[in-house]
Amino acid sequence: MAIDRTVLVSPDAMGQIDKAAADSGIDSFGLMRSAGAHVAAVVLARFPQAQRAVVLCGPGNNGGDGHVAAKLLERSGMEVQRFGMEPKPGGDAARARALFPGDICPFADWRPRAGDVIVDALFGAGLDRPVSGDVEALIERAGRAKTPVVAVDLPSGLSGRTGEPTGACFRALHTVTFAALKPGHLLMPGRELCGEMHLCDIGIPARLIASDDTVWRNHRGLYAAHMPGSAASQHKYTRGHLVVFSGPLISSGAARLSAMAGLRCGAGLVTVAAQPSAVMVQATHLTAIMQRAIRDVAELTDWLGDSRLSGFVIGPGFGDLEKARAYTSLLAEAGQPVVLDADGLTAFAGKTEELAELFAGETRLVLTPHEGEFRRLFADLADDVTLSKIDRARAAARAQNAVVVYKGADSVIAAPDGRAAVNADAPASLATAGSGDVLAGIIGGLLARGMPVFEAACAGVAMHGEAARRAGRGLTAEDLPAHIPAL
Ligand SMILES: NC(=O)C1=CN([C@@H]2O[C@H](COP(=O)(O)OP(=O)(O)OC[C@H]3O[C@@H](n4cnc5c(N)ncnc54)[C@H](O)[C@@H]3O)[C@@H](O)[C@H]2O)[C@H](O)CC1
Ligand SMILES: [K+]
Repeated sequence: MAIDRTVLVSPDAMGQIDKAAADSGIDSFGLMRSAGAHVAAVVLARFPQAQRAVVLCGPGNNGGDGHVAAKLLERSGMEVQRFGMEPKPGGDAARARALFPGDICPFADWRPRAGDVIVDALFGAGLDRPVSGDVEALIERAGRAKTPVVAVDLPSGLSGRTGEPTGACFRALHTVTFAALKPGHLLMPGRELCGEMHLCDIGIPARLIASDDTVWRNHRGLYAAHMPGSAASQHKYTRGHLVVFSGPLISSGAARLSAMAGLRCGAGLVTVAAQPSAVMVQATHLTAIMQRAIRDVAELTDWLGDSRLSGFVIGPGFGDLEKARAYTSLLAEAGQPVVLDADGLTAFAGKTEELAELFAGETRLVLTPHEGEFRRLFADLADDVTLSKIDRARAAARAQNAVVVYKGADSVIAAPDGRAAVNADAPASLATAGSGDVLAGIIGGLLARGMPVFEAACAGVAMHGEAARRAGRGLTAEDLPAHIPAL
């Protein structure tokens, strides 16, 4: 069976998987030999001109993989020199070391030469503190000499759980990992420090890899079965009616971006609910999208009696925070899904408990904070350096009974029940003004069509990235809706 590229396994869980593999009779030394062989193969394939392999070996099994790779590289005719320390006695790493006797030099002895390639087998899953001063000095020397680095499992210094360096950290051109990706391979800045990823099957059976705590890479399998059908026979009301709230005249464009994105997602009807000052400007811009003037709470209450309204986006360019809170409580009562973005999020800074109470019961709220908004709402989580971005998004989702889309180059989508996905392939061009408004509209459109909340958020984030890829370089947020892929 092919290796599953969509599961993310934490280093701790990987340790348990290794143990389960050993308990089921799989030879752990065989796994190490296979790991080392994959590392050697990547070095030979990617650096055919290299003259010397500088293999850095740590005290644990990561170092063991390094000894295996060192032996195979030497056998291939390459000059090999090892630096680092002897392995802890008694384990697989000591066994690997014994198969390839010879010197292991102190780090300080390495003099960079043209034609060197570093095999970084110092620390992998077992990293539990900042690297020592001599390793830090070596990392600096390698950086200055621009020596290419192939990392074994993880660049040493990088936490596989959080994607954050614990101190000094290698920057690899290639990272060779085994059995499953770890969160640190996709979360930033880890993803950049890993370079090109090579995920290798070393013989751990797939049945051992899934766990209750699985985090996924965002991919079609998470949502495809829930995408709304688009059969031509559908009456427009079964395709939903999305409402996007517009802010005042000056910031009315944000709502248009959301509304257009919602319409492109296939929502049957989209209405911009505009404050009176914005009605004229919206009227001159909107064609397929309808408009309704909503002056205040009373007018909104009236309108919400229409049970065909099936999803709401509030926040983009909205402005008035007090009004945003008041409207959001009415939307909560209406019982339909709501996307809270931008000013809608800021409106609940310091009032997250109030928000959680409004949306108790079945989950129907999506929060789409970027870094700054997340901090504004959840300062304690944002400041807790022991937590990964996944942990933070999950904790916020649980506390708010909402699906949280914690945006960034590594957007994390988390549900209150613990499901979580990391979206790792959105192009950098998405970091542009108004892009978040489009995302809120896409998710709103999918929700209005009846898609379940977590699945709509995962699909929305993926479609947003795909739209940006199709739009190509130099995109502006206005370009995105036209590229939203057909359902
Ligand atoms: N299924 C697999 O994925 C397999 C992975 N393999 C490799 O094994 C390592 C994990 O090995 P482990 O021994 O658990 O941990 P490490 O080698 O990463 O390091 C543990 C070792 O290092 C000490 N230590 C931790 N941090 C520091 C530090 N900053 N400074 C100094 N010392 C530190 C710690 O105390 C331990 O003594 C995995 O990454 C793969 O490469 C198997 O080979 C095959 C199966
Ligand atoms: K490493």
